[in-house]
Amino acid sequence: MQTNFESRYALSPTETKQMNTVDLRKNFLIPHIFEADHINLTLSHYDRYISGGVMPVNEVVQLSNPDSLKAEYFLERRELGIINVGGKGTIIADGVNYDIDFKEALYLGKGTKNVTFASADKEKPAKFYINSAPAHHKYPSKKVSKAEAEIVELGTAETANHRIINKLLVNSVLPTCQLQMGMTELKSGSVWNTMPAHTHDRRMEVYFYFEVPQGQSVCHFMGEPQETRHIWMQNEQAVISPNWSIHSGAGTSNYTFIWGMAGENLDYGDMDHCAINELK
Ligand SMILES: O=C(O)C(=O)C[C@H](O)C(=O)CO
Ligand SMILES: [Zn+2]
Repeated sequence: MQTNFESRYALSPTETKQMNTVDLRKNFLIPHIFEADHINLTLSHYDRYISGGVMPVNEVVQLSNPDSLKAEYFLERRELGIINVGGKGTIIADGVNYDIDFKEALYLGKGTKNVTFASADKEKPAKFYINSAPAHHKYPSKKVSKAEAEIVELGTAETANHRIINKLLVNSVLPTCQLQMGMTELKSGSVWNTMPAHTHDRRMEVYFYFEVPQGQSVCHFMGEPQETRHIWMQNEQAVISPNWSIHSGAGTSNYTFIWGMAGENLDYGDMDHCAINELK
């Protein structure tokens, strides 16, 4: 088992708008989330948010403790959100077993010392997408199924943005310090997420795209509303969205994505909306 850990600086809008395609991708795109029996983690200096993936195939994978956290164990001062986008798996957290199926979520509170990840079937491995934020209070660990999520239906087929937002790890479902995670599923024929776009200066966000059909892609938009840039995303890739940036995407087909965020408040609706006809 190996942990790959990468750290990304927090960049300003002024630096970002000078970037070419290669630099934008180097700073914001997280191209490799899942690797067999590895843990891949990217720490962003925006709110010290960590995103990554664990895909146990031949081994039970233990959540490691990267040196740069300077902690006794990973969750000493952090909370963790997990959503499984693969086959059935089991997470054991300080001796408690959680069976986590496709599109189910698990919250692990600060102070959880030992965490292991396993797949039920190595031919169809679990793919645990994970997000973590600094935490200053211990809240109970809890599994959240799709049936327990708060559901919001947004958009229309006519504007190609008809989608279901499944709020999984949010404060209307369970208490967390600052982490919020959920999953947005686009209806067939709809391709636009988060349109009208928004920013939220009080929270950064990371988008992880999956269920992008073979041969299709999602064009992710970022940047200040009047200075946007795009990053082409392939299936199972993530992208960091700074607090000052819009985060929206249009696919060449429908797809699903996981959003995760952290910052100053837990108010999902605290967004500054951007008028569609004023985007540049
Ligand atoms: O499709 C959408 O709209 C979203 O899923 C929006 C995200 O949940 C978000 O950006 C929350 O801040
Ligand atoms: Zn957002």
